[in-house]
Amino acid sequence: MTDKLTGTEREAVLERLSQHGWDLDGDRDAITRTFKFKDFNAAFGFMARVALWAEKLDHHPEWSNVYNRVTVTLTTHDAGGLSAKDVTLADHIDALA
Ligand SMILES: C[C@H](O)[C@H](O)[C@H]1CNC2=NC(N)=NC(=O)C2=N1
Repeated sequence: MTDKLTGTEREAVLERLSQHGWDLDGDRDAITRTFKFKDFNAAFGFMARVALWAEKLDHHPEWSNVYNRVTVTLTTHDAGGLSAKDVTLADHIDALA
């Protein structure tokens, strides 16, 4: 079982990740970021690389793709909100983009 971030951890994480374009997803305890690529091929290549990391981490994004755009939302379903796993995956995703 994965624990949700505490209030202070959450504040610090949101502050740091917001500098890379991550935002809270409305009223949900989730973060979201939209990535834009040159074309569909580049977007899908990114998704394939993220998918391999997600499997490795056993932590999976909610996402959607329209042509060259990929919107990624991260939250921990088992915890009912943000956990350290979302932060780890967000950092990997930023490095892959
Ligand atoms: C059984 C498996 O480990 C769990 O269902 C994992 C898989 N991937 C997951 N991904 C996300 N985003 N949240 C989870 O709670 C989660 N749980």
